[in-house]
Amino acid sequence: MLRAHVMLAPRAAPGAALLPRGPRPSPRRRRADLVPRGADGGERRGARYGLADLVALSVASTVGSGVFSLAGRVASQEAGPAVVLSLGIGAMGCLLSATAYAELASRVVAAGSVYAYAQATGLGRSAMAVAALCLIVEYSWSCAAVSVDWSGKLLRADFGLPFLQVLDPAVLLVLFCTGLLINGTKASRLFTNVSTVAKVGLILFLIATALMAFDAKNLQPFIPEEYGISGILRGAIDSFFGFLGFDAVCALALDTKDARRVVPNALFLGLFVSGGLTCLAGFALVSAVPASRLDPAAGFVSAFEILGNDFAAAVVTVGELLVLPVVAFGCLLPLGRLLCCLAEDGFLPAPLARRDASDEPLLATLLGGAATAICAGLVPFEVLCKSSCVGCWPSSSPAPSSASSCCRLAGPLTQPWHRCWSDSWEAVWAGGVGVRIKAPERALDTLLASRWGHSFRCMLTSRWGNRFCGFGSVFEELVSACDQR
Ligand SMILES: NC(=[NH2+])NCCC[C@H](N)C(=O)O
Repeated sequence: MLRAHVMLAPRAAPGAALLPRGPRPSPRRRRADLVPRGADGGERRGARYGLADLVALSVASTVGSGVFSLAGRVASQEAGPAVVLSLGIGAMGCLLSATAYAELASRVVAAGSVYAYAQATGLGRSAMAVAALCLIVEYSWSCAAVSVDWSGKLLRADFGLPFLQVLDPAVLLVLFCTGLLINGTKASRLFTNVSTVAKVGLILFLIATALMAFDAKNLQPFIPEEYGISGILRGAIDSFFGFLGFDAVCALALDTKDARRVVPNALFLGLFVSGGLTCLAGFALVSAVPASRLDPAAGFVSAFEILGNDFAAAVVTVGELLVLPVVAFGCLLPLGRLLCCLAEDGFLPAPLARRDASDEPLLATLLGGAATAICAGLVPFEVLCKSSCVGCWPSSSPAPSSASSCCRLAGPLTQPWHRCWSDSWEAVWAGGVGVRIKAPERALDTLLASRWGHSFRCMLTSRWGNRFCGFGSVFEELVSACDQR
């Protein structure tokens, strides 16, 4: 059966159909499918998700290593107590990108995130293909990276479970998440909501316990001389992974009631909660113990050990194991939907577009889960982490490009928060890319020999970078200027 997954509604001329310019719709997609399905956003399949579910999913898939690993590492190695500023800059970069996602989500009701936005706004088939490829790498490898990280923590905790000697816990976790997804919306929603409540509870506990040991002396000097401003910026780059995942809600647009209003709100609310919790946790951590004494690999656990609070250290150790799986789940959920969209458009074999009785993309989810489980079992953690960051670069660049193109095609900005910067929206989105661009670039340089890294960068920036990559360079200049001082 043919299924639409892109519906783009111009606000400037309500009711008028805006057809994409660039890409030719595949023969299996009817052109009529690209027009709005109705005044209230065109959602289908019973619209099972609401604002609270989407915010829970956003927090579930975003909050993780930022609190449990990165805050401690950045504080002890790169920024000292100014880790709060590093985390703030990382969060701000994602917030700026989120404004582009929100603008698109308010106009395009689609399941394929940036891939579908690039399609609906006519960026062209090659842009769509690269966006899809990068999203697949990002979702799949991030899921595998989180699972391998979780598996390491589980093995270190050594619960004496004999079957863990034979079966790789990382693979088991990916298979568990896949099983949940194919079980249907009810199970997935329950798992996400319960895990999110548990995760927020755990983080509030960490923050409160650490703040009880607050000592202003630990915050002096706030920016240690040996790290300086460049340390803060470096920390911002490294903490960027901690804020990824907020865009998972875009994949559920078709399953959401009143998606044009709810998805943009969920993007912002989710990012505010995740960013706020992560920055507050970073502050609580460095105010409780001197940053230089923190174990970069153990964050809060080492802080509580230094404070002699074994109970809190044990709560963090066990709590982390319970709340991290939902981060992996949050990566896998959009992956299945994206693969299904690609199959509907003829980029992947047609059977992958099939859905089960409850309208879940069963085969696509199974394929995504199986491929991710293999990666989790075979690819080393470092490579997974760095490659998943590489995947984000182009997927965050087409988002603002699509948003610009969307405004050019479909009239002025629609979101109230954009009015205050209506003359400079491109600069704002560009700023989002500028901050985000550095992490994957760094990863690229590590992964590839520098000459290849450079050519790859040039290729990417020549296609989409135009005005956006300028900000990346400004950020780069800033870091090296600080380095030289
Ligand atoms: N779509 C993604 N890249 N998801 C990965 C999210 C990782 C999450 N922010 C963490 O810190 O653990």
